[in-house]
Amino acid sequence: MVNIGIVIPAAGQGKRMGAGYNKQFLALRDKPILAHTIGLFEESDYVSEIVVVGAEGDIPTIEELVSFYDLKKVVKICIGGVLRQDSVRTGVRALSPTIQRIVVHDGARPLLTLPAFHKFLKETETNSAAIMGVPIKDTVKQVDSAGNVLETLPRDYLRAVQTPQIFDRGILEEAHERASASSYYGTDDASLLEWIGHPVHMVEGMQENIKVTTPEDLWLAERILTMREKER
Ligand SMILES: Nc1ccn([C@@H]2O[C@H](COP(=O)(O)OP(=O)(O)OP(=O)(O)O)[C@@H](O)[C@H]2O)c(=O)n1
Ligand SMILES: C[C@](O)(CO)[C@H](O)COP(=O)(O)O
Repeated sequence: MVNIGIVIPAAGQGKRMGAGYNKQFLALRDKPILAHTIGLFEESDYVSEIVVVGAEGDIPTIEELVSFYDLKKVVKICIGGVLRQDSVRTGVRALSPTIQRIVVHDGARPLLTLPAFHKFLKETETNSAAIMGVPIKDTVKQVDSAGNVLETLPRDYLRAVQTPQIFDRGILEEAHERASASSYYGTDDASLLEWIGHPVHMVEGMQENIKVTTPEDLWLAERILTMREKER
């Protein structure tokens, strides 16, 4: 299970955070969100290299962050695209040819833990494509464009999807290249495999593995770290 390559898409604008700059440079406790995210994979013995994808104007800041926190497994920092999918595609292409197993993880998900990541790797060892998801806590309804409720979806088989998502390199590359050629866009990488008809396995994720998207998420992330400190 060694020799895993990590792609970290971090080229978003963080519009919903409203910070006026890339939210991944905001401090979460002692260091920037992105330093937490990369640092987790840096510590894993299963990971041999990390590619970080950033917006063009953010590249110098990401370089500084990598150097300041001494993140030695970061082999490349690439310029991302307009959508997350474009950024991931660029990152996948940048991995060394020796990497045959790829994990994609959002730069904006800094609360994944090493035990949870290693459990995920173990549980998905035999799957060519696998993702993490958590049961939905609320009732979910489908509405039309006027806001009228069409139906209530059966919750038992719904999952809120997270990253990390893990793939054999060949199938991830094929899905990304075919989606790009057809201008097909999905909000995660697994959806591209679903689109080409490749099976994707789902395992239980962790509720704490939130994506820092809006200011309340940063508040929550701080409290989750406090809770973890108290539990130690
Ligand atoms: N063109 C893009 C868009 C998003 N991302 C990354 O994909 C992850 C998930 O995206 P999201 O949380 O939606 O971030 P933003 O796109 O920055 O958020 P917003 O939609 O509020 O601008 C983030 O780590 C983000 O930096 C990326 O690499 N390239
Ligand atoms: C990939 C993802 O984290 C799965 O939940 C998510 O879809 C990415 O965020 P976005 O807001 O859809 O870009």
